[in-house]
Amino acid sequence: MLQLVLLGDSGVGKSCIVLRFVRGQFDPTSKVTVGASFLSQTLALEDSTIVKFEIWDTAGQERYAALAPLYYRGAAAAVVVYDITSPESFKKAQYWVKELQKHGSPGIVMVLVGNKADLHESRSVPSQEAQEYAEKNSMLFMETSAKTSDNINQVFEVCPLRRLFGFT
Ligand SMILES: Nc1nc2c(ncn2[C@@H]2O[C@H](COP(=O)(O)OP(=O)(O)OP(=O)(O)O)[C@@H](O)[C@H]2O)c(=O)[nH]1
Repeated sequence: MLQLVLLGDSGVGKSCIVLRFVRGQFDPTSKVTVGASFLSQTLALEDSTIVKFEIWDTAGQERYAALAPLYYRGAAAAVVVYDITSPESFKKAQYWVKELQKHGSPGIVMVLVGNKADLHESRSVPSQEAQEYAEKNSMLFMETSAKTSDNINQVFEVCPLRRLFGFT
């Protein structure tokens, strides 16, 4: 069992990432999350280890920020999401990384995810900048698209791999 939390600004696509992973769907009319939502999913790793994920998808709106510790405190893995077309959302991701470093479980696996990679023509956060930030903070980094499903499974695969085997 692996408790995983998603954190990040409102509208970056956290709920869509979870929905893509759990149901294989994309909902372009996805609604704002209120409080947090919970989903579970199992995944077989390459060596056939079965991992059961308990996923907390937190609400990104500022008014819910005070609730986030309830969800990240017990988490073994945290996926911090920003939108590659939004520099503000990248700043917000850095805020969540600091919060996790201060208050997250020791040894928590952190993954920085730049979502909406399908909108690369409107990109305003360079991959290299995000990659360097992630390295400095001992995080993994990936760009995803919940719309096209690019790299979505990989985000969930690397968390248990890193946790169990120190995989980078
Ligand atoms: N083009 C594109 N749009 C996306 C992608 N992922 C999500 N979206 C859109 O972004 C909007 C917000 O997605 P959500 O998943 O609801 O965002 P959220 O981060 O859960 O937002 P909160 O619930 O407020 O925290 C929706 O209109 C989605 O359709 C993506 O990979 N590509």
